Amino acid sequence: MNVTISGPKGLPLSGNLLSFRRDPLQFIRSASEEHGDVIHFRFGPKRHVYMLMNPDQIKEVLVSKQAHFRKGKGLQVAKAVVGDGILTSEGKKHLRQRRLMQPAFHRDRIATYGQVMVRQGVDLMSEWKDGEVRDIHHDMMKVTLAIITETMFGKSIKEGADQIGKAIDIGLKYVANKASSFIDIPLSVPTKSNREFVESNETLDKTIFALIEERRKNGEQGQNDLLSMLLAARDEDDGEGMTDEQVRDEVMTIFVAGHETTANTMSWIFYLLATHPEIEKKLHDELTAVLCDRLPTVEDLPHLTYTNLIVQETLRLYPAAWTINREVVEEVEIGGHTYQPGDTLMMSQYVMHRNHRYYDKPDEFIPERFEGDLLKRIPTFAYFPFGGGPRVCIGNNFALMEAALLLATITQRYKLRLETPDQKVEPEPLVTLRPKNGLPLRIEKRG
Ligand code: HEM
Repeated sequence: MNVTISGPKGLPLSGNLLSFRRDPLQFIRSASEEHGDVIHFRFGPKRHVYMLMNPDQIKEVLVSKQAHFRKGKGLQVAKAVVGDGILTSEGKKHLRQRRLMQPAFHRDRIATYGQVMVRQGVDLMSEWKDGEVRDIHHDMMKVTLAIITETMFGKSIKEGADQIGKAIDIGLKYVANKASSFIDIPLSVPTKSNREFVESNETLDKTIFALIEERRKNGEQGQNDLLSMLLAARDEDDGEGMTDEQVRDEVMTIFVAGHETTANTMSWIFYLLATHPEIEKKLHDELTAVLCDRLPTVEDLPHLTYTNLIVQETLRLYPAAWTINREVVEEVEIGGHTYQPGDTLMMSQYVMHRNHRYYDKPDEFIPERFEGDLLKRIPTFAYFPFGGGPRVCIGNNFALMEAALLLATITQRYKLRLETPDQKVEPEPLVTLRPKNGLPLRIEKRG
């Protein structure tokens, strides 16, 4: 049986591609308001994309029928940067890598990183001057990179962090261009961007392999960082660990997956607080009541309930991962429609999280909405900032802890204000959902 699926009208050859490219968020949102549970787009003459708006169907794709799919095109291209790590690998290989890496991300393990997160937040603020305007998005990228570098390698390797940051930037630009380009120019062709990418990748490999070699030589004992855990991980079936190349791919994966996503979330939090003084005031009251003047710790997190609600609500309105895409590899039936190999299924957190069916006043910033039993009343995949199923974000606890600790640390000392009252801040949906053109905010020291 095949149900009827509709979608916005497109042009003869390019289909809906140009409208989508012009303003992806607006395009998918208005399509979701005009069509049913499944919306059909055509990108170019042959590529069929179906956006799922029914949480139960999303559950089938990500959980019960996940074996019929592989990751979408964008992530396949990302292999140029992150190799065949946990984010991009498929099937048995993914399962093995996931098993090997899971313990390193256990809630108790990552609790030890709380101190690093707070200290890096304090370090960042040591550069801030009362009254100045700063690009807060740039600052958030810097601090999350410093945090992931230190939790990965144990010590603050300042030069290494800058180098890795630059290489990731070049790599992600290369991936974004390649994913959206019609012509596939192989890396062996020495164009300017190919050369820049190859060179930065080589420098990066040298840095990471040197760190792996040093650690293998000196032993992992006594080190409490992610790198030691990756090196020490053994598969329970065959007792084997990871090769240096696998460790390199996983290190890069964690840098890429765990850096910009959290930075974006922090930027959106500060933007929302700057535009909602009454919510900021409630946050200040909580920080005073729980912390007085001292810095937060992991042990404070269960008591920082409003802080956590702000993080949760920000991930609803501005989910750093704004869509999850899957490509069908084996014919599959979902919701009465049979999808064919090569079809793309798109599941957008951005659109779902602003759906009237599940959220009152969906475009408003109301952290209190998560206070009661909202998450029990709505279907699981009506709120899924970290995805779901066997490929759910492995760093979700890490990210939630980092966001809450950075928020508490920074808000205790500074208020962040719009530069001008009519300042426009728009989301830009690239690989992740970031503020377009950065986030200039005026910083004011709290009395
Ligand atoms: C607010 C911050 C974050 C958000 C919104 C986020 C979101 C996501 C989402 C939606 C996925 C699933 C993608 C898919 O199914 O196609 C994912 C996967 C992943 N994330 Fe995150 N993430 C965040 C932070 C982090 C951090 C801090 C780390 C590591 C320290 C991390 C590491 C990963 C990895 C390794 C995967 C791949 C898991 C797998 O395929 O088994 N993420 N993330």
